[in-house]
Amino acid sequence: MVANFPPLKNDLILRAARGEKTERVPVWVMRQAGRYLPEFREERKIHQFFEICRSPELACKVTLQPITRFSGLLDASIIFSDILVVPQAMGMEVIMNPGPHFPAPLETPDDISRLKDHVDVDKELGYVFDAITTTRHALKGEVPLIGFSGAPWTLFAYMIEGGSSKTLQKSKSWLFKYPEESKKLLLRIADIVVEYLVGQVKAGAQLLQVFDSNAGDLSPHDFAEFALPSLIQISSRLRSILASDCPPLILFPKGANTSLATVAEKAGYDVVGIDWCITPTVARSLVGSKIILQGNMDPSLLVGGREAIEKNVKRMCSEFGAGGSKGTVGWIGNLGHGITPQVDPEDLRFFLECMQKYST
Ligand SMILES: Cc1c2[nH]c(c1CCC(=O)O)Cc1[nH]c(c(CCC(=O)O)c1C)Cc1[nH]c(c(CCC(=O)O)c1C)Cc1[nH]c(c(C)c1CCC(=O)O)C2
Repeated sequence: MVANFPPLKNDLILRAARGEKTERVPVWVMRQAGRYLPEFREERKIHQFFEICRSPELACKVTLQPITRFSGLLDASIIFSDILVVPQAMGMEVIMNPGPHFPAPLETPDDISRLKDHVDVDKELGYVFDAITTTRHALKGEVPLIGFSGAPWTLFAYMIEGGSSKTLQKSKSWLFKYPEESKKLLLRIADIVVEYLVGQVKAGAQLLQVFDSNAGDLSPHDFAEFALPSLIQISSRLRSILASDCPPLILFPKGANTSLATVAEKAGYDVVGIDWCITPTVARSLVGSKIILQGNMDPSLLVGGREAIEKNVKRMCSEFGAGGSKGTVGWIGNLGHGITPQVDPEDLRFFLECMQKYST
């Protein structure tokens, strides 16, 4: 472990993730460092997207932008990077123009031979570890730093589709036509994700989130058969390798709302992120009392005016059982997916202020 980090001043999210009662609900926002911030767009005028990811100084600068702007209103930072740095480390080319694009996606299992036999994670992704260490110092203990990775199924889908896709026809056809090769590749990706996340913890990450953004595109049956084993491999190996140094593990299986009971019972994560297509009450009934939930306001509400924001924060706080004399157990506030570029940062500030007001 890297020692000598500044002492932590706000540990709300760590306590909430451990299931402890907190005086208010901790809040952070997926993609909180991004294009809705004018100061981020300024950096992007001068630097390419992956150039920012690969420079520890630039990644640190951009990670801190929302923390500085919304000082006292955000309870965690998330390292600026992208889930697609893992396919890059495996030997695939990825460009951002403006969405992700793979010039040579995997077309058939024969193409797996184009991937590196052995990925030297420290060499290929050491820049992320450096960015985490730099940022952990620069945060001066204001809030904890979250590290992250894409989940194997979501990365697999990008590597085969060659970019974002509405139907995931190509990646699903792999699952159905080549189930054994698909499972093998999913576990191979999981092996790299484990090493990558261990490296992030050693570099200073205080929580880890696994983004399975494409989880909801699988039927519950296919989720259990293809995505779940790789998610279990990640959580179980992290817990055995890191032992008492293992930080809270967050899984965001976006849209997999019909698989939530399975996720809670089997996947092995402390916190499960939910999107806005399920109510907190139903989610809680599916995951039971031990799992911490994270989410889940519709990101589009941030372009829906302040009246709608306030109304929905109130409703969300009451459904998650936050505020008043009850104190708050079992919830980390967030949106149900990443913030979009169209949002006015002052409307995000209003959301964060409402969260503090109604969850206290
Ligand atoms: C699927 C996925 C990706 N990347 C990510 C996911 C999982 C979460 C999700 O589902 O949103 C994860 C991600 N991407 C980014 C972060 C940074 C940390 C944060 O603030 O949350 C994180 C955690 C920065 C980013 N990643 C990207 C941007 C915008 C690109 C730019 O600056 O030009 C940012 C700030 C690009 C990106 N990267 C990806 C897509 C589909 C896109 C284009 C999206 C769009 O056009 O809005 C892949």
